[in-house]
Amino acid sequence: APSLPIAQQGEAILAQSAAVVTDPLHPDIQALIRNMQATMLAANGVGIAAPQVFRSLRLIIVASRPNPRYPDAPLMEAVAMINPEIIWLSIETCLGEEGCLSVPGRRAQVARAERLTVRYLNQQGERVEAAYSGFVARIIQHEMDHLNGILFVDRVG
Ligand SMILES: O=C(CSC(=O)[C@H](Cc1ccccc1)CC(F)(F)F)c1ccccc1
Ligand SMILES: [Zn+2]
Repeated sequence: APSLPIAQQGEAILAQSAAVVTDPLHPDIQALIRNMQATMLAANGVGIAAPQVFRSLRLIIVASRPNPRYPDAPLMEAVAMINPEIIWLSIETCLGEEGCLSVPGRRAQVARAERLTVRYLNQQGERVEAAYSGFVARIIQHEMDHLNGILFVDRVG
């Protein structure tokens, strides 16, 4: 799958709210998931949201792996989340370093909920509800922000 161009900070699409995916099994959506995955891997990211590849759709990929800033981050299979909704957020928050493929060269400490439950459709169009904590929960909150036109730098005081 080809690597797609990544929208950079300042592109209008990154400040918009993305649209719900109406047909998760449509070949275009299945191809977009593959291309987003290839783009994220080529850019050495741990997540990516459809608006970042110029598609204003509620679709994210989450793919935590150990890295210098989070050496104990879980190594997980990339998971595609279609129309994700965070249905519970812990009150407890924690600070952690974030970066963004759309804001190269910037890193910042961002406060995020420690734990969350997310409801989404998987790549097979099945409903899933799953609980996450730590770095993976951080990535999910970061990617959900992209679907709502928010960049991590908007959250830095
Ligand atoms: O792998 C990265 C590169 S930035 C990245 O993967 C973003 C995801 C992300 C990284 C770190 C915390 C939360 C989300 C991808 C984006 F921009 F498409 F969302 C990384 C950066 C800082 C800390 C740990 C890892
Ligand atoms: Zn980002």
